[in-house]
Amino acid sequence: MDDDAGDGAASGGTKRKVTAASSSAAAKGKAAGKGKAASKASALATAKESSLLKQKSPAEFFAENKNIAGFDNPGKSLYTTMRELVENALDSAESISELPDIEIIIEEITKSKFNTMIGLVDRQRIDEELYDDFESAKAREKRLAKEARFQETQAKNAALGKKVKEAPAARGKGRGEAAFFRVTCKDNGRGMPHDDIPNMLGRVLSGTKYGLRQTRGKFGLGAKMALIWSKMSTGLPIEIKSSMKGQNFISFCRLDIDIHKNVPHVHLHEKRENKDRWHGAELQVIIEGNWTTHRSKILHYMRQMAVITPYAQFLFRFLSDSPDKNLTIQFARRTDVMPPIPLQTKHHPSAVDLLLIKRLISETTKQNLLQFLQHEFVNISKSHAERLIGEMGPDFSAKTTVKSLTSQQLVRIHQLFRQAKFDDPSGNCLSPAGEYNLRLGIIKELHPDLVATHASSPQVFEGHPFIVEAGISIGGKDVKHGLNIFRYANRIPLLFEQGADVITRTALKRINWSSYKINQQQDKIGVFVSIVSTKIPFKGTGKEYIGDDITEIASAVQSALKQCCLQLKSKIVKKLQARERQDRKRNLNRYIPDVARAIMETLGEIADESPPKRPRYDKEDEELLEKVNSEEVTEMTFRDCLTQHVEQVDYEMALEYAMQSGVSEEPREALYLNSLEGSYKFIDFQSPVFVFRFIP
Ligand SMILES: Nc1ncnc2c1ncn2[C@@H]1O[C@H](COP(=O)(O)OP(=O)(O)OP(=O)(O)O)[C@@H](O)[C@H]1O
Repeated sequence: MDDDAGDGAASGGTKRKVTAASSSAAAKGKAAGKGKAASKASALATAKESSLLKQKSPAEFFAENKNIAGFDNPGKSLYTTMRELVENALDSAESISELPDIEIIIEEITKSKFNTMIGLVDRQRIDEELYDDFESAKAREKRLAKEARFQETQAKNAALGKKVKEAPAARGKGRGEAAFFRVTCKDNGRGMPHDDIPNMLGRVLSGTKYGLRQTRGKFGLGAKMALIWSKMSTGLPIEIKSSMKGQNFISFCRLDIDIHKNVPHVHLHEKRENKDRWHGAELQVIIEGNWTTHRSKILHYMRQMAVITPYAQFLFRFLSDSPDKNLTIQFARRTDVMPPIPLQTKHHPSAVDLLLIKRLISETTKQNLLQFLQHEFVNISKSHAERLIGEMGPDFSAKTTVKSLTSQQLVRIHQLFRQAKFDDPSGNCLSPAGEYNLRLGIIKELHPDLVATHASSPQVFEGHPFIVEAGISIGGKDVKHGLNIFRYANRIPLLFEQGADVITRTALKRINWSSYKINQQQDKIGVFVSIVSTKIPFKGTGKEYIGDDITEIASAVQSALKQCCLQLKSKIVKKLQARERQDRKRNLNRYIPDVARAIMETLGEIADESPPKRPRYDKEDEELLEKVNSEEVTEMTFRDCLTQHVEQVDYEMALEYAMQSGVSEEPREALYLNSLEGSYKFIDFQSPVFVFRFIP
């Protein structure tokens, strides 16, 4: 046993090892087998799960992809929330032709205030090391030493007159404390029907602005995204007050959204007294945000909006617990002339696709093909429709019931629409800001030294009409040197993704500023371009820029800017010439005292000669010398005469220039008047240098 045991010990050691090895291998094998089986099972489960059909509600989709709608981070979300509410407010007031009066308040809510609001008791930190912003004593010591060294170097640099760098901001490694804001926007617009409020504001992709019309809003998403963001960041509902014109009650609604079902979840919906007969809407959301990073974007947005909407009055307030951060800015109304209300229009045949044709057929009240073509599209008259039907082939006739058309027949119609020639859509349905308003907005917000504006006539891309309005200003308040580009689409300021935009690219690359006597680096140049259309071809996900690839738009922007530059050039040339004249006059005047003294000295010497060295031929000379001797003519006399002469020459030159340039150099364009009939209640006198609006 022992031997065995001994042997066993010797060989048994190996044996044991072997056994152990083999058993461990077996165990491993088993484990591996189990592991394989487990991973196989989990792979199967994943495969099963990934083949499981799931659906997502639009609300869920946008909650997961909120950057698509401009809610990339808390700072941008604060900006976009404010922007969506302001644009809804403007759309609403303009839709009832009411001069917009809009109040925006962003109120900072401290964490403890926020906790109180939601009924959460404040808690002090106990275990500091748990937190992201924790700094050990050693790390703190190291940081302070580094900061002290930096300050020492900067002090030395300052003493040596070298450039002093700003201390780098202390950067926490974590996400930092969240900041909360109550955003309120109140308007004097149309308001919303009591029963529609929950669906308008609690169901993603619902709104009243669908259809072919120039509006700021389009998707039925903006306000709901603000609500989704508030739900994601604070969990708080949105509050709406609204009253329509003539309504004796105010609708009050507090709601949030059921993200999974994409339906409103109403907390309270009631009618309240409306003593003041107020009409409009007031929306309020509490969201996470970042004022520090997006303050300047928000203020820029407001200023740019004030430029393009001088008929609106905005009161912007930022409120917080620290009074030095508080802000109140009033953007005053400067005109009560509003652009006409944009009209709903019909589709242009060259701008429809198969799906749209099918939808139009399902919605039309017209019975036959002839009526359908004639009434559901622009620019197809009865005779034109008949010719088109003839071209479609023997399967089609004017009397063909439109709802009975087969898929193939629809493809045929679509193909013909793409190939046939149609007149361009007219652009009557558009509502540009108007040169008058654009100019007024630029002057009121920037106070420039020079300004020029131009509006293009309606043009077309892919069957959609568009109008480009442009303005260029030189000089002004709070304008930096170089190009300051203000971009607008359907009268909304575009602030992000500037680089690839058609307006930026045109201003930077396709305008030769120096040929218009404008210094692209030194001058303070404001470039304003506003594009309005029934379809703005935004690029990217955030509705923030218009691509540079639509030739029609690119060349319209270039030509509008060039027109402004031409107007400016003539003004700048005039200014330069006036300055040159002034310089010449100043230089001549500067020499007058010396010249007068020199003449006087020479004359004095000649008058003193007796007998004279040279014979005095002229009686006039004789008289002059006598006057010099009798001091009837003095140095002052010469000064006065010379000053008068310089004055006279300058006047003559100015007159000559005015006569010449008045005749030949001034850009000339016909003045034209709008008819007083129709929707125009005013007459515009248009000229390249001014627009004068006469309201009878
Ligand atoms: N201040 C308001 N006054 C009146 N109606 C409003 C107001 N705000 C929103 N609405 C109504 O609610 C609807 C939904 O607004 P929402 O901001 O979600 O989308 P939208 O403005 O239609 O489109 P977009 O997403 O492009 O901004 C609007 O179409 C409008 O009918």
